[in-house]
Amino acid sequence: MSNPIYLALDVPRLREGMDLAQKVKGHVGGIKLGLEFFCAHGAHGVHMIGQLGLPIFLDLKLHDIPNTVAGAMQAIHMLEPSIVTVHASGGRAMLEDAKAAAGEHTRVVGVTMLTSMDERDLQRTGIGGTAHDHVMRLAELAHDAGLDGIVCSGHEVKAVHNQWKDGFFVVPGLRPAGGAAGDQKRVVTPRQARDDGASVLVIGRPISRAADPAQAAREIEATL
Ligand SMILES: O=C(O)c1cc(=O)[nH]c(=O)n1[C@@H]1O[C@H](COP(=O)(O)O)[C@@H](O)[C@H]1O
Repeated sequence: MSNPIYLALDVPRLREGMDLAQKVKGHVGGIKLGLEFFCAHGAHGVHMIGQLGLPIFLDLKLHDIPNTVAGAMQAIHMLEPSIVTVHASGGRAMLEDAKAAAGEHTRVVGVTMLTSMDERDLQRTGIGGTAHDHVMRLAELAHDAGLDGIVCSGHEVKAVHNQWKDGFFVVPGLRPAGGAAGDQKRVVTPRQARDDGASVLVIGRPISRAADPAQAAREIEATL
């Protein structure tokens, strides 16, 4: 079984990102490059990290009208990402067009409810009901639009997995037992998420801010 851990490389400097990725390379299955990295280093940065030989997860969380999102998906073809994110709440047409415009080997996954939000935050955006219901609704939309899977917290992954057996599930908001949650509000342990059906475990600060990132990644891997 391949290593499901993707390191979230949320660092401002390319050199620092390269060093970190190099250190943990043997203990993760891929590298996630998000908005912070992509805004700072663009395609050049993605190429540089790609040289390490690990799959690249381009977490751009695209959310716009269908034509614009499809254009963005086409523009990143040449980066050959293994996974790309779009916001599931962008609607069915946007999701369908995103998937149609993606490269053949790119999984397109829909972000449902950010792990940094709880139900109070959700209500303030005008959406009533529970986190569970909201995630299940968006998962169904993503499925019907032909996406490969979704991004959700470890609180919902089991229920989504039960409904969508062959879906691809990305779970962030992970903390080893006793780890500081920081800005994350819906957290579980990496092991819990794995047991509940996560395909990919996104882990950032518990590895990147550890005194010894390789050791931290190794320890997390050993719990799986
Ligand atoms: O799409 C994501 O990867 C994502 C979705 C979500 O709901 N929550 C979430 O934290 N993420 C990303 O997962 C990573 C989590 O980082 P840490 O909290 O440092 O482990 C960050 O890069 C976030 O951008």
